[in-house]
Amino acid sequence: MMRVAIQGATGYTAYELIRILLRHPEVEITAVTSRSDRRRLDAVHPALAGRIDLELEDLTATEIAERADLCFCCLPHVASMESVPALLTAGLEVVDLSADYRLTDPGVYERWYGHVHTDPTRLGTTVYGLPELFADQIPGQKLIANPGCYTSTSILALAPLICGGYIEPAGIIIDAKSGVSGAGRSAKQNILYAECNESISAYAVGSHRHTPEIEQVLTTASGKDVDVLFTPHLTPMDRGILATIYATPTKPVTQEVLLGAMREFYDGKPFVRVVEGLPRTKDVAHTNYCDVTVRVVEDRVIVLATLDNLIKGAAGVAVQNMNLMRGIDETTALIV
Ligand SMILES: NC(=O)C1=CN([C@@H]2O[C@H](COP(=O)(O)OP(=O)(O)OC[C@H]3O[C@@H](n4cnc5c(N)ncnc54)[C@H](OP(=O)(O)O)[C@@H]3O)[C@@H](O)[C@H]2O)C=CC1
Ligand SMILES: CC(=O)N[C@@H](CCC(=O)OP(=O)(O)O)C(=O)O
Repeated sequence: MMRVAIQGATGYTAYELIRILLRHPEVEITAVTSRSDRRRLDAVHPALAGRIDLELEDLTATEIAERADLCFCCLPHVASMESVPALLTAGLEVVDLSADYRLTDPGVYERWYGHVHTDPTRLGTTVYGLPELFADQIPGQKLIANPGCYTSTSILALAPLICGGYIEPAGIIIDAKSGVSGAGRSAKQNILYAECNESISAYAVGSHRHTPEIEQVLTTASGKDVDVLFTPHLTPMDRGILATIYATPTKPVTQEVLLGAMREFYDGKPFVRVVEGLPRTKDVAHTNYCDVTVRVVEDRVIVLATLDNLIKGAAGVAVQNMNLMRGIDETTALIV
């Protein structure tokens, strides 16, 4: 059995991770951490009652390494880069769910996150854990940068068409909508019920930090200089992301050709479903699937994709990454 610890276990992604890991046949959860909460885990996440017998602790990296082989780091960015180096030094394998190791350039990180990166030598060498693009680089890695939720949705939608040369890599417009759990569990005014219920609004227009992540990963995957305009929206749902993406075809093309290109690209990739109908968040909720499709409308290509921000956008892909790191079938514990 692989012994697994979870840092930031009081949060949303940690809760989803625990639910998935409890059905993983090769994993035992041995430690769950919180900075200040000392309750039983099932007091913080009542749905876990009767399923796990652990208390929250504030553990050093060395203490975690005495109990676990691998640690999922479910902390906010900045907190994560303060923790990950010590976890690695203590000998743990790490899947980091934050954004701290996703970008390759410390200057880009500083510009978009407003913080100097304190572990810059790991940027550019850490594998970006989007298995549909980089599965061959994940086995045996000690640290994986788990992708962002909007980012995964957008990249999985666009990669087949950009890599295949069907759409222009520049001037792509991504209109994306997220459920409120995407903002995490800590209190913030914009996610109070009375602020966001029965309302939909854009935020971080022109400045959302997933913009450079989407551009970087698609540029790496395609070898083309990808440039996107990305606008996120907060929607009154618990969970789910829908991205509607507008692009210009490189030459006249039909929907059938594009659907065929997507199917070929995702052949053998168990968690991306190229669908005929229009994707709905409801159809992927609580699953590790990302549903994608495409339409040709007049002289534009419209790509649509959806996933569950907490599962394929965070905890599900984190387990997919752990499976691949360890040579376990990537679908283990993830088909529900
Ligand atoms: N929510 C989502 O849909 C997605 C989230 N992510 C990323 O995953 C990570 C976890 O997200 P999520 O679970 O939603 O976040 P939450 O806010 O729900 O939980 C994060 C946990 O980290 C701990 N924490 C908070 N601040 C600090 C700090 N400064 N130092 C140390 N620990 C801290 C808290 O636990 P305590 O106070 O008990 O110590 C908190 O419960 C984030 O980096 C997020 O950006 C990625 C993709 C999707
Ligand atoms: C609705 C909502 O607030 N969503 C979050 C999603 C970010 C996220 O979780 O991704 P990272 O891991 O890159 O931080 C946001 O826009 O900041």
